Amino acid sequence: MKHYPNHLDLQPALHASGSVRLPGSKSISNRILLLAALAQGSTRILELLASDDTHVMLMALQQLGVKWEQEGESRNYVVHGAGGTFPVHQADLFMGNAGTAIRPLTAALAVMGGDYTLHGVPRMHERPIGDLVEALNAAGTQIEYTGVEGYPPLRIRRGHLHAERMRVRGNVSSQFLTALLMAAPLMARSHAVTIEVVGELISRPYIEITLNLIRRFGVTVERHGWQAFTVQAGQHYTSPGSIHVEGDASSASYFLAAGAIAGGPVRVEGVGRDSIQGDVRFVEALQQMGVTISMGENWIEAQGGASLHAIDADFNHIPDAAMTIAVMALYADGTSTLRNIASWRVKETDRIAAMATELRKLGATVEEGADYLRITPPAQLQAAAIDTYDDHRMAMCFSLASLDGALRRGARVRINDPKCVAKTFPDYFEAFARVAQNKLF
Ligand SMILES: O=C(O)C1=C[C@@H](OP(=O)(O)O)[C@@H](O)[C@H](O)C1
Ligand SMILES: C=C(OP(=O)(O)O)C(=O)O
Repeated sequence: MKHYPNHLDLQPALHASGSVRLPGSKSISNRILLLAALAQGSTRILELLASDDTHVMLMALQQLGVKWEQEGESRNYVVHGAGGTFPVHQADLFMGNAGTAIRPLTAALAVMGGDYTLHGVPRMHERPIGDLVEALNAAGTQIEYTGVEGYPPLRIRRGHLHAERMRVRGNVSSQFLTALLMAAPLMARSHAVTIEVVGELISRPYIEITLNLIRRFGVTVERHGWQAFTVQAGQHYTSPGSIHVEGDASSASYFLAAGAIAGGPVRVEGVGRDSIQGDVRFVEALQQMGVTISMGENWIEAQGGASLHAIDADFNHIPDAAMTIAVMALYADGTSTLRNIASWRVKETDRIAAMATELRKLGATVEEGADYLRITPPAQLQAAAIDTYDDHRMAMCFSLASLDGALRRGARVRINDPKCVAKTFPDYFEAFARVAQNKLF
């Protein structure tokens, strides 16, 4: 969107159908950027996501002396790998609110050693990073908190790393383990490195994305269930030549939900049966709710039926796409319960609290627990101005409440501060308006 208004008014839409070409996956884009920067050789990246989160990663790499070019105006980039150590040893890096940038970069920079500071938007300074910092510092890196202990901003100095066994807690964010896994080959020059997970590991499918991409860059990680991961000595990242970024499966959820609520069929292109992203399992929840799903190698289509069934399920494996289910619950035939979603509280906002507050504005009855939400839809949705808390997913999933479902009509929905979608999907509202046949512009 070129000019962001302060708010967008979405009129109720009778029907949603059509097809959408998805932007690239945020999780894959930022991992590939860092791996390509660490690798030997140049990597051509096809269809990189263009958004705030990838922008902060690209800018940080540039400041660190990594050379990259964009191919014209396209989404294709070439990153010239620095081969294990970045050329610039002192930098002040702005990380916005991108968890996929600050966490892996912290580990990589701490292992390399140098004098770096990492900071972000105010919310980033409330998002935990202590488990990662503790794991690294126990291995001899030197990371200090310059604000509140356990949170960014961070200062990294030159430490004396000696890591053969590292331990990290997995129950706050899987990104801490991802960060250590990505940095492990930089530590494993002369000896193997084993990373152990302490306690429960959440958001597990994101670790599978990490392992998959590390392997594409030529490093093998031996895996002992979800408990421990070993990188043998002497491995280093090498460019795969060129690598393609799949469409974003979390972004797909909004369009598939639109097809599910308001008739469909709605097709998303760029992600499908062969996806490496856990969020494609969103379609399993849709199927439980009675939605008809078809899938090809590189596309998914959703078609809604007479009504949507309420759902009661554990959503720990798809924390981002599960927000879409919470809004779909407004259209279901009974009370839905989303369980095991405690990590929502430490993301772009406290998403459990924000979701409960905004669903209530539309007339839902919502019970909020430490790690769950229970949502009972109203007889009829009521018009509401939705606050988005600088959270792209709040803005995107609440657009769905403007759709007419089989059991209840959509409401007039005002989305406040719609520009927050720029974190992962700058053109979201144009794409939504096309599918929802909603005359936004
Ligand atoms: O590794 C990743 O790419 C991500 C992991 C998840 O975070 P947590 O592991 O903190 O749940 C997810 O919510 C985030 O959007 C992206
Ligand atoms: C939690 C999210 O982002 P981040 O990568 O910053 O953790 C998200 O995109 O929903």
